[in-house]
Amino acid sequence: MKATEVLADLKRRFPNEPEYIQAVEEVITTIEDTYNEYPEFERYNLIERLCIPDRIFSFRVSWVDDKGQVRNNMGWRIQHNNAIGPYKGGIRFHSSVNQSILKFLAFEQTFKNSLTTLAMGGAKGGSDFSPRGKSDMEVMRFCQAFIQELWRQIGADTDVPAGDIGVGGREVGYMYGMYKKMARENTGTFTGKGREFGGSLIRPEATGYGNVYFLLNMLQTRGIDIAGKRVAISGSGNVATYTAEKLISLGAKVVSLSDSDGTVVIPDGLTQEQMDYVFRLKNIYRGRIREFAEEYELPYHPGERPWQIVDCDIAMPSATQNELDGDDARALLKQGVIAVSEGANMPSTPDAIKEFLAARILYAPGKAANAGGVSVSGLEMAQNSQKLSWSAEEVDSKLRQIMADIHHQCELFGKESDGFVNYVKGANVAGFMKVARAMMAQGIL
Ligand SMILES: NC(=O)C1=CN([C@@H]2O[C@H](COP(=O)(O)OP(=O)(O)OC[C@H]3O[C@@H](n4cnc5c(N)ncnc54)[C@H](OP(=O)(O)O)[C@@H]3O)[C@@H](O)[C@H]2O)C=CC1
Ligand SMILES: O=C(O)CCC(=O)C(=O)O
Repeated sequence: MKATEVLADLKRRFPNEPEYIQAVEEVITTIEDTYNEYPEFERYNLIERLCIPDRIFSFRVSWVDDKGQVRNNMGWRIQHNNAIGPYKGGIRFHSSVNQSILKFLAFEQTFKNSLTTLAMGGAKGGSDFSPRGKSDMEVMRFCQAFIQELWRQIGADTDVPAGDIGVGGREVGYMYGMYKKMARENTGTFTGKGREFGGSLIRPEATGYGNVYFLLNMLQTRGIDIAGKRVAISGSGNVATYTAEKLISLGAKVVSLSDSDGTVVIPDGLTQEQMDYVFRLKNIYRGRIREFAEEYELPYHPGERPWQIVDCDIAMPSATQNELDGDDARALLKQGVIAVSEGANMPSTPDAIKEFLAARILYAPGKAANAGGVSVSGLEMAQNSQKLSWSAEEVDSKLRQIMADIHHQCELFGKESDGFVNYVKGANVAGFMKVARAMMAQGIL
């Protein structure tokens, strides 16, 4: 294959899907040489079958708000690839959601899930519905209406959704409840469920903790200690807060959090007491990070992202895609950042990635660094199918091992002749080879 030709063709066929094209470009330009070592891949036109999702469900979701008005949103589920296991990936509820964003996420998920060492294919779903400012009852009615449309397409061995932006324990609970009622079964069709009905310990923490474990593996290759390091985090949702919690426990200083309205800077580092406040603010009161800044009289920068306003050694973007651009990367490098480990999916733009790789810092792409979340989802599926529940220590130790395995795969496929590890290439090639071999073994489908 010629990556440029494949891309040109995809751009022609999907002209209004920039995020999807961006994700595909990053992967196929890094796997091109490896792919071309296997002429059978080309004979089976593997690349096109791997880039284009198996199928897309799109549907209207009609629901009634608290004023009795009928509201309509769009819903989607992208089943990208199930060569190595049931379709698996989160559901995103955010006003920005469209088919391009979900296609990029489902594509990324396929490679990420392949890296986890577990048997999971890739999928993603969501809606342009925003839970922000909605009452619990409105969120519940929306979730129920969403699942009434989707339930036939998902199942414990078919397609297993979970959370993502705007979808946490509350939303998963409402969706799972409606799924259970429609399908008349009580299986592991969702992950991230409540503890009382099949959820795994450590799943809420897993993406953030996993990212820190991956970071520790990277730092170890250069003999660097995390204690005392200043870490800039974006976002203040699930991934950001559990990343911060784990970092605090290791003696690092978390110097920023943010949301879509602005950034709070914490010059002396976030304390556990402040962290607990943020958890309550975000998960119970569903408030804004500005309120945290006000409560503790910390500098707040409306409309700004952390990268050009904080002084840090490590950056962990944990909010959303394309939230860190080339200028941000140059600013981070100028102040001597040593590592960037992505909690979000595709948070760095191609320009930013180029800068990080050229500077030869430790740079971990989301599909490797944030794979802990879906990994513990895989462990939740395993517990559900055995009708067992593992202890937090057991799940956490498996998570640590999986993150170490992913790091090892990145080194194996990404180490260059001078010893530098290109984690982008390593993750893409390792993820690709497993899916490719499974697809080849199963014939043209
Ligand atoms: N949850 C998981 O297990 C996993 C999540 N991820 C990825 O991590 C990222 C964060 O997800 P998660 O923490 O679960 O989601 P949450 O909804 O819990 O939190 C998202 C955070 O990011 C902020 N944010 C969202 N959109 C934007 C935007 N357009 N600009 C600026 N800030 C924004 C939100 O602010 P606001 O409240 O203002 O919207 C919020 O602080 C996403 O990229 C997701 O795909 C990756 C792997 C697993
Ligand atoms: O746990 C899951 O299934 C999905 C997590 C997720 O959405 C992601 O890895 O981006």
